[in-house]
Amino acid sequence: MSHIVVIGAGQAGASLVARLRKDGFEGDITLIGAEPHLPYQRPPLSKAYLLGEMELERLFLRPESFYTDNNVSLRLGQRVTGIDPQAKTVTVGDEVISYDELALTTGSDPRRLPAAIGGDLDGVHVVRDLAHVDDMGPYVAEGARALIVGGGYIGLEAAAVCAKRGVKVTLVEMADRILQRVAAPETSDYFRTLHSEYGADIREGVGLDRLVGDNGKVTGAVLTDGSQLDVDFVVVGVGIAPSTKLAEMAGLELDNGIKTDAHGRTSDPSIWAAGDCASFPHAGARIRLESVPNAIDQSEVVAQNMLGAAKDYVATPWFWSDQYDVKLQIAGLNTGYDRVVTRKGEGQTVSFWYYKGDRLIAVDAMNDPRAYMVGKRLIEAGKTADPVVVADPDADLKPLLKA
Ligand SMILES: Cc1cc2nc3c(=O)[nH]c(=O)nc-3n(C[C@H](O)[C@H](O)[C@H](O)COP(=O)(O)OP(=O)(O)OC[C@H]3O[C@@H](n4cnc5c(N)ncnc54)[C@H](O)[C@@H]3O)c2cc1C
Repeated sequence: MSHIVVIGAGQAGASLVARLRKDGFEGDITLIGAEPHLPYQRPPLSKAYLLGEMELERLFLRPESFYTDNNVSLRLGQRVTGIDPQAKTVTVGDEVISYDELALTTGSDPRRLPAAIGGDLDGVHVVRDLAHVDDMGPYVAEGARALIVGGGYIGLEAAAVCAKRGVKVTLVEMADRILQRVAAPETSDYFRTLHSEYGADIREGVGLDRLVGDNGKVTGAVLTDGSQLDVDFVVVGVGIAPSTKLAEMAGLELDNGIKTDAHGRTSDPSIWAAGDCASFPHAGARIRLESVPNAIDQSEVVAQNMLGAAKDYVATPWFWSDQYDVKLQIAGLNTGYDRVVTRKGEGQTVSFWYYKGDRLIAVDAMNDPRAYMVGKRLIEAGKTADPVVVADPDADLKPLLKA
């Protein structure tokens, strides 16, 4: 194997090339990214960076010297427009680059509002890339009025930053409750209360009907319940779609993302995929995860498999979100839970433990790193936790690990 090409210079792509070199790969590596920046971490984009509390340089995953020192040819600001799996080439502008093995780490694209309802007006923002947040930054000013569309993590984190900066925030969520797709009602209740305490107006069961503009700039919104708002800017947090266009054009199999086997190999034996764009087998089903831990762990397994390891990727999902002074940490996936046990600590500290039958499957911990850590280790070890111990705030959780 002499030349590995990686398309997508984000979290997964950067981790993949680093792992290839760490494991001794001595051939050529080309990492191609459409954005002009060094590979960077996205989580701060809706947190410290948007708040203005983080320097640009601190977003970068590694300094430029890392790529030079490791002999990685980094091609930034260049978009791959085609893959020819038969010829084993990719096209960048007028150039055709040959590969022996190819990895797709193309991430995902934010869903946007249709132009027909004002989605193309100035002042309407999505939060995915550094450029999006740099565009939005000047709008986040004291006294401005923001409409946030979508009560998932991105919308809620943006709402928290805006409220903290003195923006008057209205957030609409079309579903019955915020975080409906990812969390139990207990967690939704917790965050609804938190946001309300900071003055954000959270409206659930209400969607956006249309935006209103003046001279190409957004000035207002009409909601599905008929109410009208004056707004200075809009943040759209209505989810993402895996970036599968290249894979689809190349004839690779798709299934809610680029379909891979447990090793991360796509339907073409020389093409691999990892990160937000890849769907993979997990516990008898097929899932796709949108998180930093997944992007890192999966791409590292793919790197090892590109070098012949034949290792299954076994995901142990975890995630975090920061809103105001609360850190939410999530271990496991709560899909199919039938019982939630609450463990209440001091002040804002609380954790929700999700069970399926007797089995512990997930934990949502708010400002409670110990509950998160114990829950994560139990889930990883396939152990459960006695609900009586969990519910008792005075009971030490650590002995559960030895049970
Ligand atoms: C605002 C925000 C906050 C987040 N917060 C958290 C959090 O708190 N915790 C957490 O775990 N996760 C969080 N996430 C999710 C996490 O950042 C993603 O899951 C992770 O970045 C996925 O990594 P990836 O490499 O798959 O994709 P990305 O990091 O998106 O990288 C993909 C790259 O591929 C490039 N690309 C795509 N197509 C092409 C092409 N044809 N040619 C060249 N380049 C191409 C894209 O431009 C992009 O730079 C957050 C995401 C966002 C946007």
